[in-house]
Formats: sequence, C-alpha cells, structure tokens
Amino acid sequence: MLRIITQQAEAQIELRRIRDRTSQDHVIHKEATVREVLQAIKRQGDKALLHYTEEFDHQTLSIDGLRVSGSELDAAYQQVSKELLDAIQLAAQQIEAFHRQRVPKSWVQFGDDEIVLGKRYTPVDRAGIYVPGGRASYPSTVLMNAIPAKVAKVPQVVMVTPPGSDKTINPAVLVAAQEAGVQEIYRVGGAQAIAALAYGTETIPKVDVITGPGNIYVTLAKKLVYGTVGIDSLAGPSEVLIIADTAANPVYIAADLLAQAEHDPMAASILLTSEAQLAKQVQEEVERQLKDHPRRLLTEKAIAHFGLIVLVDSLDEAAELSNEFAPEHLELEIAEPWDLLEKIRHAGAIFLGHSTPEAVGDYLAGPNHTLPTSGAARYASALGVETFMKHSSLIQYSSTALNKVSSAIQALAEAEGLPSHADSVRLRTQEEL
Ligand SMILES: NC(=O)c1ccc[n+]([C@@H]2O[C@H](COP(=O)([O-])OP(=O)(O)OC[C@H]3O[C@@H](n4cnc5c(N)ncnc54)[C@H](O)[C@@H]3O)[C@@H](O)[C@H]2O)c1
Ligand SMILES: N[C@H](CO)Cc1c[nH]c[nH+]1
Ligand SMILES: [Zn+2]
Repeated sequence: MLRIITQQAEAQIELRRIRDRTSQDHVIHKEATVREVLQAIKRQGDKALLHYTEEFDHQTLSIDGLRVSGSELDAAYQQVSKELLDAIQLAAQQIEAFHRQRVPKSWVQFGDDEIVLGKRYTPVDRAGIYVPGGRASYPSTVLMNAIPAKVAKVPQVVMVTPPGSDKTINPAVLVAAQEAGVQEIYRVGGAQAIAALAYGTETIPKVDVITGPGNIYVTLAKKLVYGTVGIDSLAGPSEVLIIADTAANPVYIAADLLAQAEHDPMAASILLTSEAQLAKQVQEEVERQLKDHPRRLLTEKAIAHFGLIVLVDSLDEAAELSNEFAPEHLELEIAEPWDLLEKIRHAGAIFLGHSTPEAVGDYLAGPNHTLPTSGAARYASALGVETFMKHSSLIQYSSTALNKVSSAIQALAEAEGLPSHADSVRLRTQEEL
C-alpha cells in the first residue's frame, strides 16, 4: 500500500532515503559482486563473459554466438507488425529532429593582434550503448541512445543487451537498432557487458564512451568504469515525482506512479500534494489498478519500498522538496504548471499539464528518456548529442600578442616555481626584441 506521510520532518527523511536508495547499505554486497565481475572480464575477456551470462542470465552462449548475426537482423523485420514498425519509425524521426537542434557547433573568434580563440567539437571514435533487457525490453532506449550518436557522427556504434530466453533478443530491439544505424550488436547484459565495453574482450571492442540506462548492477558498473571510459550519467533505476493540486485526476496520477514502479523493484514513485482527499483517492486507485497488473509482484515491491505520498502545505513547499529530491521525471499535474516552473531547479525532464503523461517522453516526444536518477539531476542532464562529443580548445597568438603578455606569463610561472614555463615565453619574446 502506498504510504501517506503528513509530517514534514518525516517526509524529508523518507524522501532522502528513497533518493539515495542506490548508495545505501543494502547495495554494498551488489557493489562487491560488480567489482568481481569487472576484474574477471578485464583479466579473462570472453571466457568470463560467457561464465557470467550463464550465471546471471541463465543462457549458455558460445563465443561465436555473442554477436547478433546478419540473418537474425534481417529476420527481425519479419517478426514485428507493421503498426510497431511505423511506431518505431515515428519515434525515430521525432527523436532525431529534436536532437538535430542541439548539435554543438565549433567556433573561432578573431581578436586584436591576430589572436584566434575557439572550440572545435569532434565525436568520439567508438560508442557503446547499453540497452536494458532483464525485466522488460526497450526498443525505445535503442533509439534514445543510438540516434544522438548517429547525429554526432560517431564512426562506430556498438550495442549490448542481455539475451532473453533461448538466447534471443526481442525483434523490436533489433529493428530499432537497424533503424538507428547501430553497426554491431552483442547479446550480453549486466555489469559484464559494461566491463566488456570498458576494457574490450577478444570479441567486443573497447569503446570511448558508454551510455544507456540499466538496473542497479549496470549503474554500479558504469560508476566504477568511469575514467577508463566516459559515461553519460547514472541512469537508473527509474523514478517519477508528481506534484498535484485539486485540478489533478487521481486515476491518471495512479497510472503514472505505476508506470514508473513497473520498471524495477527499486524504481521510485512519489506524489506531493496539498489535497488530503486527492492523496486518499490516489492511494485507493493505485491498489485498484494493481489488482490485475501483469507485473504486479515487481510493481508492488517498488511501491512498498520506494513509493510515497506526502501531504504538503503549499505548491511552494512541494517545489522545494522536489528540488531536494532532484527527480529523474517531474510531472506538474496542476492547474498552472508554467507558473510553478520557475521554482523548479533540478529535474531530468519536466512534464507540464494533465495531457502529458511521462510515457509521452519515454517513447516519442523527442527529448531523451535516458536521464539522471538518484539525485544526479542536481549536476547532470539528459543524454544528448554532446554526450558523444568532446571539444578541443583552439589558441593562436601572434608574436605581437605574445610580447604584450610575456611579462605577465613569466611572473605567473615564477610564482608557481616553474622556470621552464617562463623560459618558453621569454626565449620567444627576446628573439623578437
Ligand atoms: N533512467 C533511464 O533513463 C532509464 C530508462 C529505461 C530503463 N531504466 C531502468 O533500467 C533498468 C532495467 O533493468 P532490467 O533489470 O530490466 O534490465 P538490465 O538490462 O538493466 O539488467 C539485467 C542484467 O542484470 C544482471 N543481473 C541480474 N541479476 C543479477 C545479480 N543477482 N547479480 C549480478 N547481475 C545481475 C544480469 O546480467 C542481466 O543481464 C530499470 O531499473 C529501469 O528503471 C532507466
Ligand atoms: N521511464 C524510463 C526512464 O526511466 C524510460 C522508458 C522506456 N520505456 C518505457 N520507459
Ligand atoms: Zn518508463
């Protein structure tokens, strides 16, 4: 049953516990497992990959079977309905159109004395995309990760996803990968897949950046390999925080809370409202919708451990609590959502008004659904084209320009006790005299 809390102090403690659920004590033994997996893949490559796929995914693969074959890719198109293919293509178009607006542009600036300064953006050489597949399969996540990589013009995009029963991968995932321009697909998941992308194995190439959401094992692995490779952000398990007033419909709110909870037993679903009657109605409606839910066990677990309704005094208080939580998804189910927006400082994606369920953003509105979780929205943002790019600074000085700053650079270098730095400027500017 979704709990209702009325005391502010208790609400703050509970919200903090839920926000920090991926770094609490019960996760420590999972981190030990993940470290062991990373070490084994680093040392033993494919052999360890097959071992952990057997242990965690219960699938016996051969080295030759790791990569999805061309015939499997072709067959996938025959296995999806026309309606699903159309939906994948519509989502792909909208995601691409949105991301094309945000391609970082290189620039140079010409200053006095022939000084040229600028930034030059270039894509990474190789990107690795993680597509979750443990408890659900995610063609939408393929599109959300591979399309920005394609827009960034990454030359090699490699995808990993766990094998399902009979070692197969959902054909919709394979179709989405082809529509989005993924070149290589490997049937491995969990921490072992992240390790393979970070360190490389005999079969799977080492990449420069790993993106994509996943469960606690995937998220911990990404955190641990950061530095060996780049990552997008810590994206998962999922969460939604809804702020609602009297204008909200309890049936919609309950559905939106469950839409997040059904992802993972560690998913978080939170409602902040000043309306006691609405709180009660949502609590009852969640129970009603859960009754016939096909993923009832998993969803109930998430609601019981990481679900919460908080009764607040005002929308301002709700905004402040939301800022402390920094949710992955924030829904403003209130009469004037744009008025509250200015009070919101931290959220991965914000959904405004009653006709904008979070699922619109999950699938096809265009903005990316790979978003920071567990409070990471305080400092991180949605995955984007820039996740697959980096920029180099450009600096050119003429001798006239160098002469003008020569003594300042030498003074700074001497203050730092670095004489060769001073010499590198002094020798050049002396020659000019
Ligand atoms: N933030 C986002 O943008 C976003 C988007 C989509 C999905 N998600 C999240 O992605 C996650 C998907 O999770 P999932 O489980 O369905 O798929 P997943 O692919 O993330 O995880 C499955 C893998 O976990 C590993 N695993 C399972 N149990 C294990 C154990 N006991 N020890 C070690 N490894 C184990 C297995 O190797 C398996 O391949 C959910 O948490 C969902 O909320 C987040
Ligand atoms: N809500 C997820 C992000 O947390 C994204 C997703 C994909 N498919 C359905 N939902
Ligand atoms: Zn979702």
